[in-house]
Amino acid sequence: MGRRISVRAASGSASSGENGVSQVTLESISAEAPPGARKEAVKKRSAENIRDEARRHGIGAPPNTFSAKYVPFSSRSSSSEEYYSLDEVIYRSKTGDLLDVQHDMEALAKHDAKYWKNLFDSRVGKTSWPYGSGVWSKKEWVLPEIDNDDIVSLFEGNSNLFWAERLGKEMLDMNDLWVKHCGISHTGSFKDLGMTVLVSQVNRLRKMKKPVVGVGCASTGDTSAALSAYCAAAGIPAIVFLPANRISIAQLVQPIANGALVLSLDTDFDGCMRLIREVTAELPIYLANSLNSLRLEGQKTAAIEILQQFDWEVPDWVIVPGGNLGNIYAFFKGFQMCKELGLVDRIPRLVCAQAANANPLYRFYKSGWEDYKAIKANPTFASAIQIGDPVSIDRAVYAMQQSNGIVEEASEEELMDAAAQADLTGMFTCPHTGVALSALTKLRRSGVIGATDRTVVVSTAHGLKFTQSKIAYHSKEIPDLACQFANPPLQVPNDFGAVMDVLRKELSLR
Ligand SMILES: Cc1ncc(COP(=O)(O)O)c(C=O)c1O
Ligand SMILES: N[C@@H](CCOP(=O)(O)O)C(=O)O
Repeated sequence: MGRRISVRAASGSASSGENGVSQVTLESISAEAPPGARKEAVKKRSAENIRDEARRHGIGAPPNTFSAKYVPFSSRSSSSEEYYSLDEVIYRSKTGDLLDVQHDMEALAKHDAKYWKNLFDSRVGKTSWPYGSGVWSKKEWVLPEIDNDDIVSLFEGNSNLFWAERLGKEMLDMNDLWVKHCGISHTGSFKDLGMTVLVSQVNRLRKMKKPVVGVGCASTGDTSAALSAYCAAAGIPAIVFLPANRISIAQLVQPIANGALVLSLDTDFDGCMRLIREVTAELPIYLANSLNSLRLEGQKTAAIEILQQFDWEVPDWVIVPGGNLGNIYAFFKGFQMCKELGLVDRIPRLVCAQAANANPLYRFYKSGWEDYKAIKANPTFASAIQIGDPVSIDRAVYAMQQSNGIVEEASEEELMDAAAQADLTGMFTCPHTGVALSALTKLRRSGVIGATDRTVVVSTAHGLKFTQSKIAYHSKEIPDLACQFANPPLQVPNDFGAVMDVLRKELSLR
């Protein structure tokens, strides 16, 4: 028997299971097969792209039995009288409450935990449309009714869950520390996970001839990058409101390069957020911030992915940096859905980590959830979470209370040192990840997080978006910060002797 190779190609004999992965590898062609047969298979494959292939698999497939709708956030666990189709353009309930996407859990529960685990596992590492995406591999739990053809995906998700061996062992006396690298992603942050869902739904609405001329957001730099990229991929206009001089150059150039309409406004993020809400109430521009609960449906898949990566074992702690506070709720929702559908029997304790300069949730938590006030956020190196009036405050409080959660804060020095220390173990972390790592350090030192607790720190953006602050740190140019882990380059003359002297000194050689 010759070596057998599989070719994912068009063929009348192809069939698809309901997992969307070609169950039959179409033709398995012996390597010794006549060259003509192999050539023919390759020709068929190149004639059909993965969207076409998914379309063909859809013909005759069993109808979708899952559904989801918007309900007011405060009545998400009950059967609310007030609900809206996901095809409506709506962001708040009649009384001004946030909305939540409520899935038909009864329909999902018709399949047991094993079915869902096998289905999700079967889709990892594939290129079949749209399941090759870490978000759409969980489509039935995300946006079950959307046509695969309307999906706008850059195959986001499936991010690395990194065992932080040295950081854990040498710096924190822990042996089970993990970093979920959500920032190693198409636009360099976790926002891609939510944006694929939101822009896909907009694509669907536009195909339904709903009046949506473009999609807009206020941003501290990451939402705008993700929105612009997904809109550019779909050919949909993107409009982004950015606080002037408050985001990194790398973040600013992303929407510019992707052709978005960029408005640099002389205000902070909270000011931009107020403006975009007013504008989207007046113009047919769809709101892409996490006030829109569709975003969180994509973001929650990172939580499901963590469980999947641990072979459905639940970590003890998950630490998430918080700003507008949508993501902490998204994590809660992902874990909670897995529990409700029996894939796991508990959820992890969540820690929301804020910069001390922008800490409204931390203050609320410290008041025993008695006294909430939006604040004016001060500048922080964790610029993407410089937010004083978070839209998802109610969602975050619920997530913290339901998960026996903790809110921590980090000073500028603490967050920059924590990021620099992690980098010394091979990562390249953003300042927001520094906030989360600093919260971990505090909880570890106080013994709240134990030496053997399985702990996941969520890294929300790529460090390469924040090189300005790293350069300032390593140049020791930051007033009032000792920058204790700075590693500035040494200036050495172009001279063999001088180079040898430096090496001997630095490497402690004779
Ligand atoms: C890099 C980064 N980390 C963390 C956050 C916080 O996420 P959330 O606003 O959902 O709390 C944001 C955005 O706010 C961000 O851009
Ligand atoms: N960090 C965010 C702030 C806005 O958050 P969103 O999740 O509500 O869009 C950004 O990058 O803009």
